[in-house]
Amino acid sequence: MTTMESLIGLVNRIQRACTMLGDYGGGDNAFSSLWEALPSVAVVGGQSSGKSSVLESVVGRDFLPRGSGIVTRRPLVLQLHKTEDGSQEYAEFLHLPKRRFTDFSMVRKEIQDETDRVTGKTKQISPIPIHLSIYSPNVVNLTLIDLPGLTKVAVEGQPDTIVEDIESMVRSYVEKPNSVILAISPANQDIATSDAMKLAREVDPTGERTFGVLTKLDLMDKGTNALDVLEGRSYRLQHPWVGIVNRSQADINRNIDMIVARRKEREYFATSPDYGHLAGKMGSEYLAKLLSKHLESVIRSRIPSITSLINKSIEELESEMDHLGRPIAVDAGAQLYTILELCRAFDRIFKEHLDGGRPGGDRIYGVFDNQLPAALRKLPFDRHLSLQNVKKVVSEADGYQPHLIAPEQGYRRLIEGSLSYFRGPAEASADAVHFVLKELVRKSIGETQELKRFPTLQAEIAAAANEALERFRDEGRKTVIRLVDMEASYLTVEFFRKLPQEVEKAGNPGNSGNTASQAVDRYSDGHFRRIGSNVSSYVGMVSETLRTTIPKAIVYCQVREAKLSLLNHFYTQIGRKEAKQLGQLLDEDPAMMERRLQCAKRLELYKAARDEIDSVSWAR
Ligand SMILES: Nc1nc2c(ncn2[C@@H]2O[C@H](COP(=O)(O)OP(=O)(O)OP(=O)(O)O)[C@@H](O)[C@H]2O)c(=O)[nH]1
Repeated sequence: MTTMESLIGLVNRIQRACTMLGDYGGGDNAFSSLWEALPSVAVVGGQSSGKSSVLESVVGRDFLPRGSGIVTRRPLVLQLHKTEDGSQEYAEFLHLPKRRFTDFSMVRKEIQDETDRVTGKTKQISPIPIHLSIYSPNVVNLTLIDLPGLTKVAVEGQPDTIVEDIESMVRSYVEKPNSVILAISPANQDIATSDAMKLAREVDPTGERTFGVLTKLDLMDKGTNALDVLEGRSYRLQHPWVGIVNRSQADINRNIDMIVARRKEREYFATSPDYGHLAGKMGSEYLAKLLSKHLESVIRSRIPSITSLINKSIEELESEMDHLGRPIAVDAGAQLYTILELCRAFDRIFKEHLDGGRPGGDRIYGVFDNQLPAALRKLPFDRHLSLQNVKKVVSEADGYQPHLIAPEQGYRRLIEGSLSYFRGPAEASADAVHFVLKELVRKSIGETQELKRFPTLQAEIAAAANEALERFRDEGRKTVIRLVDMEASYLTVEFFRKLPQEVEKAGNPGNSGNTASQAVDRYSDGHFRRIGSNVSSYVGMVSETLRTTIPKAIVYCQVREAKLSLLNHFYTQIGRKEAKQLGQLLDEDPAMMERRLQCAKRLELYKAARDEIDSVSWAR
């Protein structure tokens, strides 16, 4: 069976958890509020209306701060838990979970100190509630929220806005539809001028949520009584009015015990000529029972809507958590694992770009198929092998004695000079491929969704990948230059052997008659033109070779390495890092981390609340 204890206790537990998460009435919160959905009793009254006295009387102990001016400056969520007869009374604060207060004067002091801790001594007010639980055989299960007394004027030392500040804070508590309003008015004042009734009427015009309490019945002028109010004639509410007689200031000064005061109050009503007929429905004890019963029924009726709010919120929070990504582990091993997973995710995408699953890798082939051949074609061999230059180079190579047969040195110089032109396109190809790879790294990082959360790691991976690409480029350049140098260091002798042997023929003494003219021919333009054209064919052959070997070298040194070991160096580095450094790599956007933390905590609260409600439902 669902008991009163279990229902009110359930709401108490959820309320405490809400406060820990910063979810309370008047709080500024981006999340949908569970607090708002929880029924509670808010105590409202003007200054000196007897609010504190009513609360203490309901509890049966003195424990509230006293003094002049505004004493209650933060909401006090007072959760009363009935314990077995004879058990010891004690109080506990949510902010001091390990401490049990059995001396209630210390409770009073802690309320004051805790108020000052948040508001300072400046008499400011704050909407952050103090949670106080009282465990006692003399209470009923009930949760009351004591709010600052409504006032009309600011006193010395208080900000001018205090009057409105208090009103708006009290209003934020009482205007939510799940709030039960305990409106306290003194009987020795015209009910029409009561601050509490004025506010209650505004937020609850039909009076269905308002319980009217009339204090100080004993202080009314002789010959007058409050029957018009108590019997609902002067101010109509859906619930019956309750009259109260608290301790007078003189009683307080004399330290009259609360339990004695309760008895005196009972006697007052029992013997009162005016209120005797209402005695069973008057007094603080009756009020406590009435409220407890009412609160329980309100909670019961709200359970379905609370459950659906909780379920809806859980769904929303879970989808937000999915969106934000799961929280990162704190131990080094798990962090390293996360980092490696993220690197792998990036590496996978990068490879897809190279291998063709994603666009961009084809641009590398573009370098080999277009840029390199075009650059080779544009090399200035025409100029280098012009008649004039051939003559010049050959003559210079000959020195003082012109060559007799073939200009061996001249050939070599012309060929070496030509081959050196290949260095440019070779290096340019390595660079071009490097830039394509770099661009693919940039793209891949952007496309790795998992990395978006971690700007620091993102930057580190990019830096490490680019650094590796630089190394591969150096290697690529060296290798292609080496290819060119290899061509220059050993020429293909077969090529020259296959050339028509005119020179030798020209020098053959058996070849009658032509010797002189042939000898002259050796220094003619035709001779040099032939040399130029031979060198040009040779260079053309080398060009063909390089056109196919340069891409091989570049792919081997740069593309293949990028595929195989782009992040190898980075992996070694992070393998040596400590937990703290790894944590820094996984340093998320702080706002995102905070949001996830809030979401996670809230999710925990909502799930715990759902479990609690489920367990109560099962017990039904
Ligand atoms: N005789 C008599 N005095 C009362 C009654 N209720 C309150 N008082 C006295 O009225 C004064 C104010 O009561 P409190 O309970 O402190 O009133 P409050 O609304 O909490 O006042 P603030 O916290 O100052 O706003 C105290 O001196 C009480 O002793 C009552 O029913 N009868």
